[in-house]
Formats: sequence, C-alpha cells, structure tokens
Amino acid sequence: MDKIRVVGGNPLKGVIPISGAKNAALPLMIASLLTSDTLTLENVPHLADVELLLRILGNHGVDFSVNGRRERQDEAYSRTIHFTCRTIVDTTASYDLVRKMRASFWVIGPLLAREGVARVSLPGGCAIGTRPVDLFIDGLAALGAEIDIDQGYVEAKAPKGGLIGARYVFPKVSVGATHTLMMAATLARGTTVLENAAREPEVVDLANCLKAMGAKIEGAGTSTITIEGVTSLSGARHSVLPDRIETGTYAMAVAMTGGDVTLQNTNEALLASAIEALRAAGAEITTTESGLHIVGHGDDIRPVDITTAPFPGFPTDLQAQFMGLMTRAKGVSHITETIFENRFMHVQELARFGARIALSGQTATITGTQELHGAPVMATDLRASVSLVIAGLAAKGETTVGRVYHLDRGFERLEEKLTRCGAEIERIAE
Ligand SMILES: CC(=O)N[C@H]1[C@@H](OP(=O)(O)OP(=O)(O)OC[C@H]2O[C@@H](n3ccc(=O)[nH]c3=O)[C@H](O)[C@@H]2O)O[C@H](CO)[C@@H](O)[C@@H]1O
Ligand SMILES: C=C(OP(=O)(O)O)C(=O)O
Repeated sequence: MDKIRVVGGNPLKGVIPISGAKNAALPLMIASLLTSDTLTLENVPHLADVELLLRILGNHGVDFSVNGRRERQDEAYSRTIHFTCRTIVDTTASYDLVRKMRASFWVIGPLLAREGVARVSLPGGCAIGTRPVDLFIDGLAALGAEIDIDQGYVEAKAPKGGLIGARYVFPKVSVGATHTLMMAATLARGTTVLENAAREPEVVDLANCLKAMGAKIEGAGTSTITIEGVTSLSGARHSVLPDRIETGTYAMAVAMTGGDVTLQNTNEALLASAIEALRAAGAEITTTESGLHIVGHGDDIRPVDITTAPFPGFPTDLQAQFMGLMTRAKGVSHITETIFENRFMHVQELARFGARIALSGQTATITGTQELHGAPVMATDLRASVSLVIAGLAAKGETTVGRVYHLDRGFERLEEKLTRCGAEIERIAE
C-alpha cells in the first residue's frame, strides 16, 4: 500500500491549478443515464472515485470516451469525457461497487426515472457517520415510487406511466438526496417542488447541466427547487465547476506554512465562509483575474472558532484541514461539527504531531502550539488524510501518511501540485 512522505518546513510558493470538483463531476456523470444522447463533460478530474463511477455507469450501459489535455505545466490535467447511454442494460447497482463510494447510490434517481425500476445496494463511502438513505427513500416515495429494502438492496419501482411530480420537504438538508430527487423529477409527470433543498454550488452545477439537456428547473442554489417534468432529455456539453474543497485545502496549507501561492481557475464565491475564517486567522487573500492569491503568516496564526453547516456555512469537508491550521494558532479555538457525527478521526492522528486537541461531544477544543513535529500517521478518510499532509508540510522533520488511497479519491495530482510549490513530498510504493 502506498505511503506519502513529507519533509516539512518549506513555505509553499508558486501557482496551483485547481481541478474540476469531484463532488460535481460525480452527479454530472450520473446524469448521463437520463438521456440516450451524448453528454460531454469537460474539466473532469482524474480521481479514483471518477474511475470507479465510470465502471458503475459502464455496467448500466453507458459508453464513454476520454480525451486528456494539458497544454501548460501549470494547468490542471483536464479531461473531457463523452458519455452515451443509448439503452440502460442493467438496472441493478451491485454491492461490490456501490459499497466503495457513497455517490454511486445516486444512480437510483435516473434509473427509476428512465426505466421505471432500480435495484441499488445500500451505499458505503467515507466512514464519517451512519449516513442513512431515508431521505432518498421518502423523497422517491413522494414521487410515487414503491420501495422495498431486501438483502441490503433498495428496490424501487415507479408507478405505471412513470414518476409523478410532487412537493417534498426535506426534514434535513442533504446534498445527495437533493441531486437524486432533482434528477428523478426531470422526467416525472408534472411539477416537483423540493423544499429545504441543499444550496451547494454542486447542486447548481448539476441543475445547469440538466437545463442544458432540456430540463425545466428553477431555484437551484436556493432552498426551494421547482422542476417541471419533461418527456425526454437530450445531450449537452458542460464544464465541471472548480473544486471548492481542493481550493480551501491548498489555501489552508499556504496559511499554515506561511507561503505565497496563486490558486488558478477558482473563485471566492464558492467558499466564502471558509475564506472569511482564513482571513480571521490572519491569511491575506485577494481575488485575481482567474483565481485567488493567498499569503500566509505561519508563525502568526490567530485562533478562530468555526461550526460546520450546509452551504453557505463552513463546509464539513474543510473541517479537518482547518483543525490542522488551528493546531498552530496562537491561542485556543473551537471547532464544532454538525453534519456528520463521526468526523473527528483526524484528531488522534493530529495529536501525533504534538497538537493539543480535546474532544467533547461534537466540539473540539484546540490549544495551538508553535511547533509541530513530523510523525508516522494513518489516513482514515479523504479529508482527514489531507489534513495530515498539510500538517506534515508545516511540521519539523519527516511525516509518513499511510493509506493514501483515501487521498486518491479526491485530490488530483496532490504531490505534483505541492512539489511545484517547493514542498518536499513524494509517494513511496510499498
Ligand atoms: C459525493 C459528495 O458530494 N459528497 C458530499 C455530500 O455527501 P452526502 O450527499 O452523502 O451528504 P448529505 O448532505 O446527504 O449528508 C448530510 C447529513 O444528512 C444525513 N442524511 C443524508 C441522507 C439521508 O437520507 N438521511 C440522512 O440522515 C447524513 O447522514 C448527514 O448527517 O455532502 C456532504 C455534506 O456537505 C459532504 O461532506 C460530502 O463530501
Ligand atoms: C465525504 C466525502 O465523500 P463521500 O460523500 O463520497 O464519502 C468527501 O468528498 O469529503
């Protein structure tokens, strides 16, 4: 199993191109199941989750072809992928594949909408909480689907004539259930109104792509989304939006190492709450023509309290990285996690660097220390693992991070991007 070796102490300096967002690319790829025409997606990141979803979609009957492109060294490796699903050949998504990635469960919406039937294994994904699927089941049932759970599979059947538009109020904000119900409703008869819907930029990106395919959707980006069903969708060409979590992660790495970096192909509006927290911590952040310029003061980080919340709140996917930053703050900070009940697995690993963190319920209290020391640590999930890499960049001495397959799920060319900014980081094959 590969490891990442980091020797800390170098401030990051240079340019980092931001890739297309994993969490937008996945639902966009799934949308290809809704049409027999070709959906072309540009700026698709090269990640393990994307490759796995290509396999899953292939099993359902999606043909795809990939064009790679990288014109300049400082550009992200941007891929354009053409997806064509002339007919759905299998409406079952198996345990073997779906258990590896939460988002693969979302195929249930398009399969049901287009074929009237779907059998999808209960999902897996990062072990950051129990992550039930009750909202998907209740929402699809509101659209008229009959749903059973049998042997770990959700079996869904649409009424004769297809799903029927309805009003559904999410009892809790869910990104995945919003994506899934929005996709399902595009081909339902009549109007669907989703209330208390997720407002994440990835939901807006999916809605924009679905609209380009002929769907009638209003209100994406607000908590009420209205979808008027159409009889069929066509192909389209769409570019995946920039990865706001990758943006925030590198911004925090720069703040923590006291660097000076331009993040290209991204924008502040995607992560305003995280930028506000970074500024409060002392990082200087300005908007450039095509991205953000960050200057960090690694020995002068101010403590900042944050609480994670659905967009536009502070993203849970940046919580671990912000905790890494706070371990070097001059004072005490508090981080409260409200989205996932078990998303503090990085705490015991950060402690190996000499960080002082106390946990009480859903709140971590971090007492900053000026000096972190490199250590062997273990990645536990995607965002936790990158918090260990950035702590390693700021620590004195050598760090090795085990189980890097977590990182490969969501960070495109991490070592390359960091090396080009002066970091001493390499992958060791074992
Ligand atoms: C691939 C992808 O885009 N993953 C993101 C997505 O995950 P994902 O879509 O899985 O997260 P959700 O927004 O659904 O989860 C939010 C909360 O709702 C709960 N819930 C969700 C569905 C349900 O049926 N019942 C229920 O109780 C979850 O357990 C969690 O406590 O949004 C999360 C929250 O921003 C991010 O951390 C993930 O990176
Ligand atoms: C938690 C994440 O992914 P998933 O929802 O696929 O587990 C993530 O992207 O941080």
